[in-house]
Amino acid sequence: MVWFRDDLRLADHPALHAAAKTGAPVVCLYVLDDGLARPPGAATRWWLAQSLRALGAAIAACGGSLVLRKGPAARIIPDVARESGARAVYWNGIAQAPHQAVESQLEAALTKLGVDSQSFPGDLLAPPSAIRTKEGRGLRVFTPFWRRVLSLGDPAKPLPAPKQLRPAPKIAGDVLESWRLEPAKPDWAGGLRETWTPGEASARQRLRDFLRHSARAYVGNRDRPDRDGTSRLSPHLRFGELSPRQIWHAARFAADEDPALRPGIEKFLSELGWREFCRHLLHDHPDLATRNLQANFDGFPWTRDIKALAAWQRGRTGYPIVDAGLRQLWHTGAMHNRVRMVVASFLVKHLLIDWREGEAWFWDTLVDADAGSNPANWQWVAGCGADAAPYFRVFNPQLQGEKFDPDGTYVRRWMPELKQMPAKLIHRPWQATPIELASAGITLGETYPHPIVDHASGRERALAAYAKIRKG
Ligand SMILES: Cc1cc2nc3c(=O)[nH]c(=O)nc-3n(C[C@H](O)[C@H](O)[C@H](O)COP(=O)(O)OP(=O)(O)OC[C@H]3O[C@@H](n4cnc5c(N)ncnc54)[C@H](O)[C@@H]3O)c2cc1C
Repeated sequence: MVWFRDDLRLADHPALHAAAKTGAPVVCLYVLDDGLARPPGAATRWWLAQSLRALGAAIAACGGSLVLRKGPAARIIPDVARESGARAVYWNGIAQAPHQAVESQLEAALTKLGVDSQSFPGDLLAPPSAIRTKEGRGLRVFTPFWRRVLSLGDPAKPLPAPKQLRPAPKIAGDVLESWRLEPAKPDWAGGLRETWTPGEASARQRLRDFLRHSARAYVGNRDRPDRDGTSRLSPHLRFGELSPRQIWHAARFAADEDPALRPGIEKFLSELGWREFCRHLLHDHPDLATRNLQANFDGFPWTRDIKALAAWQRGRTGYPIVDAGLRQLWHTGAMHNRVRMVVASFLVKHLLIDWREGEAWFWDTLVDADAGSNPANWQWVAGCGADAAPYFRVFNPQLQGEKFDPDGTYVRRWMPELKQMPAKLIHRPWQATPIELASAGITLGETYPHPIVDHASGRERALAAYAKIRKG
C-alpha cells in the first residue's frame, strides 16, 4: 500500500516506485486528515480536489485505483491495511514535526498488525540532518545554507513513473465530492479555474515551458509583475506534483544544452533553495506561523485595526500596486513575489498590523500556501524572521510600482477602475489634478480610495514602533 500525501504525482515518487517494483498488487491511498496539521485554506482545498482527480485518473491509466478516506491518518491507514490485506505500507516522509509524529504512531500501529512500513526521503533536496552547524543547529542565514546544499552535489536522479500497477482488490473509499473541498462560491473558483490546471501533467508542461521560453531572461524579468517571467510552479511544488529534484535535473540539463540559460537557471535554482530554506526553518521551528523567530518582536506594539485590515484584504488601500496584488490574489489564488513583498511590508509597516493577520489571509487565499514558505516569508518581511529584511527598510509602494511596473500594465490588468490612468500617474493617482482624474474617469474617494495612510507618516510611525522594541 502507498500512502500519498503532499506528493500527488507518479514520477519520482520513491514510495510508489518501491511498491511497484515488488510486483505485488498496490493499493494507492490518500487520507484527508484535517487534524494532522494546520487545516488547509480555501484555495489549497480547491487545488487539492483538482489534483486528486488528476492523480486518480493517472493511477487508473496505469491499471490501479486511488482510495480516498477521511480521518486521522494514524488510525485510517492501519484500518485500510487490514481491509486490503496489505503486507507493507510505504510513504514519502515529510520533515515537519506534526507529520513526523504521525509517521511514528503509524509505524508502531503497523508493527503491531505485523505489517511492514517504510518511509522514503521526501520532498527536499537535502534533509535537515545534512545541513547543520557543528553544534547540530539548523542554519539561519540563506547564503551559507544554500552553499552547503550545493556542496552536497547533484541530488539523486529522479525515478521514472511506474508504467503499470497491479490492481489490488477493490476497497471502499469516499467520494471526493463528499469532502466538499471546492468552495460554495462558484464566482471565486471560476478565477482559479481560468488560471490554473492542477496535476502532474500540467506541472511538467509548465516546467518545460519555463525552461524553453522564460529561463533565459529570468534574472531580468523575475522582479517584474508586468511580465510573465517566472515559472509559476509554486502550487505544483506545494502539492508535490513535481519534486524539487525533478526540477533541479531538468533545469541543469537545459543549461548544459544551452549555456546562455545558465545565469537564469542558477538564479531559478537558488529560488528553489529559498523554498528548501523555509522548509528547514519549519522543521527546526514548528511554531513558525505563530511565533516570532526574533523574540524581541514579542513586545511589538501592533495595532488592531479591523477596517484597515479589510481595506488591505479587498485591495482598497489607495496604493495601486498594493491593491492590484491583493486583487490578483483574490481572483487567481496567486500573487507575484515582488508584489507579495510590497503588500506584506505595507500591512506590517504602514498599517502596523501583526504579520500573522496577513499570513492567515495568504494561507486562506493562496493556491501555493505553504506551511514553511508562507510564515517564513512573512517573518522575513516583518523583520522578525531568520535572515530577515531589516525592519527599518520600509518599501515605498509608489516607488516600488514605478520601478517594477513602469507602464502600469500590471496595475491596469487587475484594477479596471484605473485603466484610463496615464502611466506617469498610475502609481500615484492622489497627485493627479482634477482634470487628469476626470479624463481618466476617476473620482478619488469614490471610484478609487484616497491612500488610507500617507507614506511618509506611516513610515515614521513604523520606525517609532520599532525603536520601542529595540530599546526593549
Ligand atoms: C509574504 C510572502 C508570502 C509567501 N508565501 C508563499 C507560500 O505560501 N508558498 C510559496 O510557495 N511561496 C511563497 N512565497 C514565495 C514566493 O512569492 C513564491 O514562491 C513565488 O511567487 C512563486 O512564483 P513562481 O513559482 O513563479 O516562482 P519562481 O520565481 O519561478 O521560483 C521558483 C520556485 O522557487 C520557490 N521560491 C521562489 N521564491 C521563494 C521564496 N521567497 N520563498 C520560498 N520559496 C520561493 C517556489 O517554490 C517557486 O515556485 C511568499 C513570499 C512572500 C513575500
